[in-house]
Amino acid sequence: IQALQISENKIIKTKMLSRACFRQFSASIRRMSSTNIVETNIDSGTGFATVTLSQPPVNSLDKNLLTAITDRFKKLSDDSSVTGAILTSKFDGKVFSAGLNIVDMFQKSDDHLGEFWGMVQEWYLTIQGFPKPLVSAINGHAPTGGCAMALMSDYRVMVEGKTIGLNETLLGIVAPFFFADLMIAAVGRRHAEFALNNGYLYTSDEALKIGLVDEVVNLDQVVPTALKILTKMTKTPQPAYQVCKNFLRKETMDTLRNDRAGDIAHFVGFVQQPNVQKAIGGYLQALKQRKK
Ligand SMILES: CCCCCC/C=C\CC(=O)SCCNC(=O)CCNC(=O)[C@H](O)C(C)(C)COP(=O)(O)OP(=O)(O)OC[C@H]1O[C@@H](n2cnc3c(N)ncnc32)[C@H](O)[C@@H]1OP(=O)(O)O
Repeated sequence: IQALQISENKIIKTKMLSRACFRQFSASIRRMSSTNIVETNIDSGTGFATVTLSQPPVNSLDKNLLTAITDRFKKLSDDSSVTGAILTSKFDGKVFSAGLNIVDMFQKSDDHLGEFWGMVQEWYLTIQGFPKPLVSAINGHAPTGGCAMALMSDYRVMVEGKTIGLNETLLGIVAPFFFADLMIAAVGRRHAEFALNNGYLYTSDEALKIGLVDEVVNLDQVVPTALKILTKMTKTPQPAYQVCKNFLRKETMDTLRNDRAGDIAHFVGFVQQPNVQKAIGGYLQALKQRKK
């Protein structure tokens, strides 16, 4: 009986302690004024921002989500209290991001396509140019643009049993040069050529083997593992980190910056080809009918 009373007291004390810890913890979490499709919490103790993509059903990157993510990362860049960030998805265990919104590329005017691609460029330039340590907590599938977004971070922790890759060719389209360069930087030219030419979607374990992701863990461990590595990365002297990251990434970003209009014209011309439209339409239909 005495032993039971002691352990009961311990449980009560532990509960009181964990409530106090929770109060302390929640007091240190600042929620940024966010759109509800990109939730952002900042831990004022560590300065870590957690950016959670929350656009149902699959975080497909339409104009709204591209703009919201871009705006968010620009603010985090400028906020001196933010030391680093984690990028993840609300739909954990399901999808990180389904990539660019295919509907935005099907039967649209040149103006619509041009504006859409300008937003894709800005999204890439902003995340790829994010000067602070950024870790992707890939808690679900990450095809095409979802994979590209993960590749823009500095470290990738992926949940087991999902898929990731730049599989654009399967849709009858081709990844832009700045997506291809992200893949080459992560896995080298040989694997990148195979991956892109064949539109190969890797399982988490295959992705780990070629270096497309850095760690594969179970779902519960995705965010904690990302936080652990972010803690290590933010201990590197940050001026040096930023200068190094910028100089390693600058060349491809400059190529795009120097001819954004040409890149937009290339995208519009490519996507408007009748055979490409036919392929995109067929893919969209197959996607919709997959579950019927
Ligand atoms: C010079 C030329 C340059 C061209 C450059 C183009 C660059 C990048 C291209 C892209 O990023 S294209 C995006 C391609 N994305 C994909 O192929 C992924 C497709 N989606 C899936 O495989 C699956 O949805 C999923 C991500 C594995 C999730 O599967 P789940 O079973 O959970 O969900 P679904 O039922 O399949 O989907 C729900 C709902 O969302 C619609 N949807 C899915 N992905 C997209 C998308 N990328 N864009 C628009 N809509 C999408 C899907 O059709 C379902 O719709 P409903 O049937 O519910 O209406």
